[in-house]
Amino acid sequence: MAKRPWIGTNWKMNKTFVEADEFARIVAGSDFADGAKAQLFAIPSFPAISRVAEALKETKVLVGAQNIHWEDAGQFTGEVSAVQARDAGARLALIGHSERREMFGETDETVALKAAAALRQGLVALVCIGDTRDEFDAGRTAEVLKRQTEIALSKIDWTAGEPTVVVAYEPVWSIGVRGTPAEPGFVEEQHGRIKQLFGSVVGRDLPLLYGGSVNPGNAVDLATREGIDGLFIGRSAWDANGLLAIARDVTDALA
Ligand SMILES: O=C(CO)[C@H](O)COP(=O)(O)O
Repeated sequence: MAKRPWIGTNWKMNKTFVEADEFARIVAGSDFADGAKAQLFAIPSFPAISRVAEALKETKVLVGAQNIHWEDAGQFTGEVSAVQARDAGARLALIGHSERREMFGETDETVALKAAAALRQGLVALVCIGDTRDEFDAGRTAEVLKRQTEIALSKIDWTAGEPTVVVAYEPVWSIGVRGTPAEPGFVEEQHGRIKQLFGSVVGRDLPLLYGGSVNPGNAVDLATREGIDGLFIGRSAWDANGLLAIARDVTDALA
């Protein structure tokens, strides 16, 4: 049976409401809106979550929040809880993105707390892990991925319902305009390593996505590799038609 990949995009700090509405309108009218061929997801900035969720409410496309706090409420100025993200229409929470780790003090410990908070509110927890350029250059990739995976999954109650935890491997050195796209063979090797960790750490398989300079030129090769359950895309999918074109190429290749 053809694999039903996860394919989604993190908008980061981009898009006006007009641009957000246009993106949602195009995706809602696409042949991927019913979720049959792929699990699409889009992660807007906080202000646009409600309107994007409203525009996509008749679809199976998941709308996410780019971050959440680990508490459900409290004196945390500037923060947004999983409760509030869900009220806004989010059904997924992005946790531990490398930009939050690098610039906003995110740690393995806060990632673990936030993953538990997301699941407490019935959100999909999309947890990012990845090695930095220095860690890669020092040959520490395996060690870093093991530590990040073990800690990120350490506070999840796997007996509470059916927690949906999705992990994204995003080598930090492959991300963004200054990133070097990772070789698909290298990615496949790391995904095999991470999949083994899922077995040893939580005793179950979890969807494992790849992110980091995914583009129309490498998407099919990446998505058809062993252990890659989907793609997590930034720049190449900020345009809705870019996202849909990659989704079409990938699902055609997996059919
Ligand atoms: O957020 C991301 C989407 O996976 C990640 O930072 C990759 O961004 P991109 O290199 O612009 O695809």
